Amino acid sequence: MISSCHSLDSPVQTQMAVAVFKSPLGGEYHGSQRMEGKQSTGRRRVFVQTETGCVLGMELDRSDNAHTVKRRLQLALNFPIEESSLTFGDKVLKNDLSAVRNDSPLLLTRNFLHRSSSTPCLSPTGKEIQQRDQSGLIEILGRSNSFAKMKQLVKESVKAIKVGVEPLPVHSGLGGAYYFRNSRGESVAIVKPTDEEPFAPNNPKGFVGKALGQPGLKRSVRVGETGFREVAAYLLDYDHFANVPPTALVKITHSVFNVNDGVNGNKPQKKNQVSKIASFQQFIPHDFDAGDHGTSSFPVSAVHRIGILDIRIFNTDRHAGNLLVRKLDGVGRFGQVELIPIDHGLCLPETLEDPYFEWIHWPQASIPFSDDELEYIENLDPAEDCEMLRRELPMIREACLRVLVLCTVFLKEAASYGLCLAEIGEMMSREFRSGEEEPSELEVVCIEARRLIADREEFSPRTDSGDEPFQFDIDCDETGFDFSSKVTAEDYMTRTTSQYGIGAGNCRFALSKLEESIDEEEEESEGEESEEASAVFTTPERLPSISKLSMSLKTTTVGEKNQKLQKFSGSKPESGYVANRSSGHRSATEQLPASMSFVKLADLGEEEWGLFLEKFQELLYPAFAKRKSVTLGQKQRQRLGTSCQF
Ligand SMILES: Nc1ncnc2c1ncn2[C@@H]1O[C@H](COP(=O)(O)OP(=O)(O)OP(=O)(O)O)[C@@H](O)[C@H]1O
Repeated sequence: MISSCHSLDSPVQTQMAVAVFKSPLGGEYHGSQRMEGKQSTGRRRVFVQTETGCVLGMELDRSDNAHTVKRRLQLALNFPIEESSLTFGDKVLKNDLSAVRNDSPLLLTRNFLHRSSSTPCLSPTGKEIQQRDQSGLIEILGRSNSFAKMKQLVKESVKAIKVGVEPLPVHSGLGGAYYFRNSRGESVAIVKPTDEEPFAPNNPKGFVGKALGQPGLKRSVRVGETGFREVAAYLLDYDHFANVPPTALVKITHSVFNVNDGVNGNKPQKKNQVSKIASFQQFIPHDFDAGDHGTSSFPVSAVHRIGILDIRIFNTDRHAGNLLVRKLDGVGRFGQVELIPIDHGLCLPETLEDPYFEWIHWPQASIPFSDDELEYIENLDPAEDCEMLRRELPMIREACLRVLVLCTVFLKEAASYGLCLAEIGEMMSREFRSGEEEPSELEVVCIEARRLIADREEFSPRTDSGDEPFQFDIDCDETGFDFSSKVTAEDYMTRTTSQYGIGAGNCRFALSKLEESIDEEEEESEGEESEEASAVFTTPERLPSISKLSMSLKTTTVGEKNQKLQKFSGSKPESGYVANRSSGHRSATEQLPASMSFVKLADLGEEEWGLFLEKFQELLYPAFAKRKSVTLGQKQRQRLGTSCQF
């Protein structure tokens, strides 16, 4: 690697490298337009972020490769680049940077040295960097027309910063967040830097201990990757159906942001100007959140629309604090409210896990979808969604897109079958039985679909013959189960997973619990082209034990669970969990609730993925029938219970 540095180490080359990132990147916020003409010449502006959170904007041209980028970073930030990888979403970049689009955020991670709490957080050197990276105070990354509203907000914020209106830190929540204001001092946006997320190196609330790119608060969402998910949720919310506030990814520079100095996450004495990659979301004035009052005034359609979004994006964090409530004034609107869904950083996980839907037991969720809602669902096109997201958020991981596709297909099929929101949400949620977390009905279907494609050679003669119902094995290694027996899909779904003893601890599906580990740490070998840096799933032997926190969440009743989740996610600043934070810094290993994966999607090849989706759809019908019969049974029991009272 050192030998390949030689050319760059010569004085001439070094000067050139500095000159590139000194090249005029002026302008306040419309960077992407400025660069449009340059695309054809191979010139692009990118923002490189180190795993400790420092960000440097630079221009690339056709002759650049990963090494020249790293070298510039080393010169500007004095950042060690030995044994480091430059990544762009799923890709580890080598010689070919053609996949990198204008305005893209790249991540530089060190391979072996410190991907843990021992990593010192290198503070950016303030003014010096700003002189080199001459991009504007706030730059929107991406050029979607959907960001029109954001441009106005960015303009207002920049104007206010210039006249000395300081952003205000947000005290609630686990992550670092700041209200940016206009010149009149009114909040116009909430900004959440990616390196201040829970457990990220510069988290201001003591939740530190992970490098960017490592598994985060949810194992299937990496630290530093909640920002683009917030934007994805906004972009997917076509026609503003669910009311997600306009959100964009920005590169933003201000001294208000937090930088932890050194291993223990201490704060430096002096605040410097620092650049961050952050989500920038319109501030929506509101009266309270959904946890503060009863939910009976919430309009059915608002609950349905937010639920539809949550299902599509597999939201793992829809707790009451993430639904803002605004009272509607005006004649004849007394008591009416509007719901505003926020905080979508933990949607689109890289693998299925346990979602969290606060609305699941609200009566509104059991009311059938309206015709408008059904039409909206019918018009959803997961392939188009993926294309749009790849275009607008090129760093998005394919694993996230697979979850989006799967959930959208599931929603479409379920709605057309006649299931209501609550039923669909329940099918996606895991159960906790006898001390074990069990796969959701959705996951069970996925597990079986995977089995079918894995066994298709073996099974095809039987399945293709006549009208026999589809058959598959249940591969169970416990006594008390007839391994040789075949059950039909209908049979399978009719018996509950626990009846079969396929709880995670009892039975080992070929695709049972899998722990995700992140494997982006391959050593760079010059001369190779970019390669995939995808999540790797290990075998059940490396199963993570569920942390005490997660255990306690799982063993409580739904009501308790809601409260504990609220506490954990800090929607209430007065909650015990968050109030404790001043007592010291929490390391990620201490605090992180492990969650496990029962089925993987990301490892399937393109063809297998297509086949998998086919099988998945085939298996849905009996699963829906089973769910309907459960709901009907519950209703009958309820009626019986009521009549018995009289
Ligand atoms: N778009 C918005 N408009 C107005 N207020 C907002 C907006 N987004 C967030 N907030 C406020 O900021 C607080 C913190 O935001 P948010 O919940 O998104 O942060 P977080 O650190 O991800 O929190 P959590 O730990 O709950 O996941 C919210 O509780 C809410 O009061």
